[in-house]
Amino acid sequence: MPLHAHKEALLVLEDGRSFRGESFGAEGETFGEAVFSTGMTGYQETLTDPSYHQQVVVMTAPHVGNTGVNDEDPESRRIWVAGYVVRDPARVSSNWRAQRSLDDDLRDQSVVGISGIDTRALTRHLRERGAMRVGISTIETDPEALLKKVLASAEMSGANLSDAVSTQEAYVVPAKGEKRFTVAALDLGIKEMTPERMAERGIEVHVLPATATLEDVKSVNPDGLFYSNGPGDPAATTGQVELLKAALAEDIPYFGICFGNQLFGRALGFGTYKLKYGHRGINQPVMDLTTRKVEVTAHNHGFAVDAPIGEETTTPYGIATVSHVNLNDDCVEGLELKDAETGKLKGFSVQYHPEAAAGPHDAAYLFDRFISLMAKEV
Ligand SMILES: NC(=O)CC[C@H](N)C(=O)O
Repeated sequence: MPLHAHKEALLVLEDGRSFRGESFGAEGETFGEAVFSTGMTGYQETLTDPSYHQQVVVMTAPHVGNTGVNDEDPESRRIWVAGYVVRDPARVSSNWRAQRSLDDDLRDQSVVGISGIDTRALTRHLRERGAMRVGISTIETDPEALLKKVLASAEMSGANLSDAVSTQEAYVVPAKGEKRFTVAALDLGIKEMTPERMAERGIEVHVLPATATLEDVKSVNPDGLFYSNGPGDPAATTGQVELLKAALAEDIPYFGICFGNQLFGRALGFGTYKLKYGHRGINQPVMDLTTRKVEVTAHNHGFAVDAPIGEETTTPYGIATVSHVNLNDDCVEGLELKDAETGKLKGFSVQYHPEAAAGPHDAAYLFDRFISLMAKEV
């Protein structure tokens, strides 16, 4: 599966820096927020993670596409990244599971990419100046002209994107083996491995559209409520924050991942803010402040919750604390809510990805904690 003959392509950042390379994947023009991922593996999972909607992903791993593409590893029904930037695409897919090449998959799904550029220089630029808008084009050869279009493109701050990626219809992922619990899972951009990790623990997962109401949630008679990861700015979301407040007021046990952590934070009265360049990769060190254990975790977030570390915050729903912290930058990576009188756990969330697709499995215990929460053991 050799690479197709490729045209020239141009990448221009919002601050005017430009890179010339070769077209990779589809030809055309695309815009989004430029972010970098440090994952050495898992490009299929990255490409199909709905949280990357409207983001152009720069891979810091220099060689991408080696194992081709298969139909088993996608985390959703399609590729969501707005554009893809790699240094050196594999010319041959070499893996027994490969069904087609990455280049072909990007073409088939009309995803515009660029290769052959100095991704290390681009990453250092984003790390120093922060995430910013970018354009990639195989049509426009003049950087000034492309820059004008970049400056006219949508910004990530203030973007409400969950509705665009969420399922329109509710569906059920059945429990594997004996059914123990029912969970209502709000799809804000859910990855397939998440209901899978619950199902394998005996949870029947009712995946609901992002627009679900409290009645929709209650109609499945859930033992717990789950909010998924998802794209966009958590500060631009109101409906799901109100829904979560209403569910907490009714004592429905809660677990949230990534966007679900940010919306939990907002429901508890905390603010959120945009990180300079975010965390995206599969080896971020996080400390569980209760056990002082450090776990190596998969991340994909550009925003974070602004909550005090080491302090208790009284909320209308109980006492909230920061449960997990990133050891690289002290960013809040998890929240916990306990009943003010009994001290019992009411809900918790993490900013990272215990479903580990791709990534290390250190944080899988969080799905077991959700089980314990629903079983009222904690
Ligand atoms: N993966 C996610 O859920 C990302 C959440 C949010 N869109 C962020 O970038 O921080």
